[in-house]
Amino acid sequence: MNLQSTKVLTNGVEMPRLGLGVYKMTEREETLQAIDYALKVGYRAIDTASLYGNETEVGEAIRHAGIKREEIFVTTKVWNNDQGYDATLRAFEVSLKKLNMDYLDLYLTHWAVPQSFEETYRAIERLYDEKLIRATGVSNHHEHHLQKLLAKANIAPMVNQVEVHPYLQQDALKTYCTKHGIALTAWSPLGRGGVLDNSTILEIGQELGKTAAQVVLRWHLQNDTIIIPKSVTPSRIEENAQIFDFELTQAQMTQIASLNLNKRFGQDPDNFKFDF
Ligand SMILES: NC(=O)C1=CN([C@@H]2O[C@H](COP(=O)(O)OP(=O)(O)OC[C@H]3O[C@@H](n4cnc5c(N)ncnc54)[C@H](OP(=O)(O)O)[C@@H]3O)[C@@H](O)[C@H]2O)C=CC1
Ligand SMILES: O=C1CO[C@H](CO)[C@@H](O)[C@@H]1O
Repeated sequence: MNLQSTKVLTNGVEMPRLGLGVYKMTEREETLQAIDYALKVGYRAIDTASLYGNETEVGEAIRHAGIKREEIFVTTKVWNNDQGYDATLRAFEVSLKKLNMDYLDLYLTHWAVPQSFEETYRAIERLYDEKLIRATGVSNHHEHHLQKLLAKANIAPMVNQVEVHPYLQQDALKTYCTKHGIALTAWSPLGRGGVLDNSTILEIGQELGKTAAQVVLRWHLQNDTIIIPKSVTPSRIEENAQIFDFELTQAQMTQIASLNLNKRFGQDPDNFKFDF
């Protein structure tokens, strides 16, 4: 595995296993600099959302990087108050304009709004048919949401992006997704930093001469999970990418597997407050 390692989605599209998450990058210069630095050190995927308010800066940073558009994998998401068939198509147009691109790599339903997530996904299928996106997907979908989509979908979602880290390992959902060819992306792969003081993880880091963040990110990779850690700190952006030249042993993987607490740092998709 190297920094350009990709996960091949069901339609053959290659999605980088490492991307930069840009949630909470709200300062223009900070956002431009973080993305610029990430692309310089080899990242080839950016994960944004209309919610994050930085699609314009994401597009700008990518254009200024001097890397061919087709070499960078761009994901964005339709926010909850834009869901439903027509509203999703309109929201996509807005995101595409802000990003100043003529296609996106992956478009996700951000959360499964109970009344409209199925129609939202139907719109995403249409965007795929029209070749405006290279892959379809969803985020924050439990198995029961996916079951509903799979019952009707012409194109099964290719990606499900959910909270995953050592304290929330999501094994059952992972098994279900694997069975249905749905790649799993971990959001908050570092538990928003909240798993990095774990003594087991720190000890494994000492054994390998790696930081806690590198151990956690490597654990995700060895579980075949795509990761999108967020950082605005150049040294951390680089550190988080230096995870392709070492391996955790089976014993170390098992030690981390034992840390699961089913603990969320974000919201549970079934209890999300959809307050429009
Ligand atoms: N689909 C969804 O609903 C959601 C999607 N996401 C996506 O996932 C991405 C990542 O998740 P996020 O919630 O940001 O959490 P992460 O698990 O990526 O953690 C980010 C935090 O960890 C810090 N950090 C990053 N690298 C290191 C390191 N090497 N050592 C110590 N601290 C570090 C960052 O600080 P600093 O920046 O100061 O360096 C930041 O405070 C988001 O940016 C977004 O793209 C996130 C939440 C929900
Ligand atoms: O993408 C996101 C970033 O984090 C937020 C707060 O947890 C989430 O609500 C949102 O889905």
